Amino acid sequence: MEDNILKQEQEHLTTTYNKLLKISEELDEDIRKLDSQATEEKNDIRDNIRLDFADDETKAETYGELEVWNRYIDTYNVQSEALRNKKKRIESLLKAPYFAKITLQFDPSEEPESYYIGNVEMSENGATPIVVDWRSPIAEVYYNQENGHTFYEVNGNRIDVDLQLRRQFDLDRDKLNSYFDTQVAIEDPLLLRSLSKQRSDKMQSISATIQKEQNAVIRHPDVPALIVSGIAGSGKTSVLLQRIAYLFFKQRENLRPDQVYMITLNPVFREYIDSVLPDLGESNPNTLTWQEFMDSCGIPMADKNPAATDARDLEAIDDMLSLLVPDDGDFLPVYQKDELILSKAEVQSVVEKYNETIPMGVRLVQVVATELETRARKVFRSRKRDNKEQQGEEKAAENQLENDFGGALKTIRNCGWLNYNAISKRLIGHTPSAIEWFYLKMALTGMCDRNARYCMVDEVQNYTKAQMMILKKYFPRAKFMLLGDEFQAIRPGTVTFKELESLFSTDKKSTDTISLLTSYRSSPEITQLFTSLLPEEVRINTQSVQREGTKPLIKACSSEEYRDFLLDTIRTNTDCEGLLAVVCQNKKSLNAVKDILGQDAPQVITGDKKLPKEGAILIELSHAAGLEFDCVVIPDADASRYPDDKLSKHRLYTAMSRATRKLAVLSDGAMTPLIL
Ligand SMILES: Nc1ncnc2c1ncn2[C@@H]1O[C@H](COP(=O)(O)OP(=O)(O)OP(=O)(O)O)[C@@H](O)[C@H]1O
Repeated sequence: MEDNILKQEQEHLTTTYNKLLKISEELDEDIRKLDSQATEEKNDIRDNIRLDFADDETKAETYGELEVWNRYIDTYNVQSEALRNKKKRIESLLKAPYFAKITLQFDPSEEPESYYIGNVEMSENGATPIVVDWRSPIAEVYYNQENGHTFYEVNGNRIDVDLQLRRQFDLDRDKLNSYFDTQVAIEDPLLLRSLSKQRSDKMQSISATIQKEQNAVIRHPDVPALIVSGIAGSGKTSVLLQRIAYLFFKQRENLRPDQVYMITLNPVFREYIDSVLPDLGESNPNTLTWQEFMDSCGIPMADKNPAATDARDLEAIDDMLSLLVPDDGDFLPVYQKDELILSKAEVQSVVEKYNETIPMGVRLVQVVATELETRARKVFRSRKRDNKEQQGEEKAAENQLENDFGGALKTIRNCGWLNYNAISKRLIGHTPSAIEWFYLKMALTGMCDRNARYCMVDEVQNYTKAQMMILKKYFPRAKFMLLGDEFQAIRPGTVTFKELESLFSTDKKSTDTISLLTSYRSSPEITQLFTSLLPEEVRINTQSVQREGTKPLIKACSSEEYRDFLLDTIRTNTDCEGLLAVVCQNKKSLNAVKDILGQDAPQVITGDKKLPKEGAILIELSHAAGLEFDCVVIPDADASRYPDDKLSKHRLYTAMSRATRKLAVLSDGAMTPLIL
């Protein structure tokens, strides 16, 4: 019986694979035809087009011809991109046509129907589905992991079905290795297989093995802010990337990658995750570190250190700005190169005029900017007349002004006549940090990005409240997704989840929070060790689904034996497959380890370096956050570096939870009291 099913499924796979191959060949042919037709027409147009600008009539004709030519190129580009996208999808399906099958009975009087679920959808003759996309509504019943009567929703309409079969496949191209029929949610054989595979240097997509609670995050309806709080290795980053792919699929007509922002901890982490979305057939969104985000907003200060800002100062800006009475130090004169166009006093007088009825803030600044521009134009015109330059038609003259006085106009429009430093000082009593400066600028000028539809922040526990206030203000229309683990907050003064909830709740809607408590990364032995640092009430609900591994090594070395023991631990464990990371608490500790090991020290990975596939690396904890390694060595777990306090607990928990299969915790002298 079993063999019979295997045979039937193999036949289905062979047929599907052949259909995909045929579509792929047809696509190659279509692409070839389109390209050669485009080349032919291009040559034809090039030979026949006359670039004649002799007089107005021929000029108009030439522009007309060029317009037709441009339209033709646009149409070609659209067709070519559609074909090439389809080709990419086919190529991904040829590697693994699908990973699951569901058999559904919609109506007891009808025959059950089977659907094969894969990474992307593909249909035959543009109609009959060969493979159903994992993000399509019907695939939801696969992820709900419950056989029998269930339902899914299409455009808000509930469709009741009887899920008669939920079958998973382990396959490679057209070869079926095995299949599993899963009746209950407790065990997911495909997940266990996937977890037992060698980890790779890049994060992989998890479409085939998304678990029920993860699916709830991925398909969560849009809300102003969704907070995902999960223990180390519970799949937060994986779920984040799958959700982005899901959103692109669901809103494929109107959501573009440039409308989605992902704020990431550091460039090593960005490298680590950057192939997941392309593998799912989607583009990466705007992925920026905090520093890059601030640079892209044109924040002039070199020091953008978020630790320098207290959120209470930003709250003070919000509370006190509208009450601010203009002072002559609050404004700057407007210059065109070295020429004074509007004096500081004139700027101030305009502000004061409107401030009688409008409080200090965006509306006032906009009204003032408009009047300053009108006044500046008057000055430009008088200067032009003084210069006795020829006056053309009104429009041409205005264009000329824009050209000649562009610098001053830009200063006015960008509100460069506001002295943010001085205003900050008056509001909060000190020279502003980069974050305070930016926040004040947004509060005064309304500067923001209204185009952004989503803003995702991974490892949110490592940002300050002030940073989150900046993001919230800068992306006023975006839906937020904030993922993190409070117990991995490795920097002092970072935002708590309670603060996030109150910051992102509005009068109309509070935030939604989802918890993930299963670790998919680390072996049960490692999970047990790092979860021993969690408060009892959290720890009892956590679990690991990985297979049994080896017990972590915990060793307090004497100073004499420390070097040899550390080196030996690194060497023995580097011999096994995969990547070993020596995770040091901070730069100082990393340098100390580097010095002790001398020539034998592994290569150091810093912000802009790619992770190697295998071997050993030395890395600071702040750069290792979010990453994972086959083996982790913590070389500095002594009592002085990891005393019994909250921050040290978080740091040790974060460092230990980077390990998937092996963990060694070493100290030079007495071991940290955090490990009993
Ligand atoms: N449903 C799943 N199927 C297969 N693998 C999974 C699944 N969920 C998570 N994983 C794997 O578990 C590991 C941890 O996932 P991920 O890095 O997304 O967790 P995280 O919660 O972001 O971790 P951390 O907070 O510690 O950085 C990854 O290797 C990921 O591929």
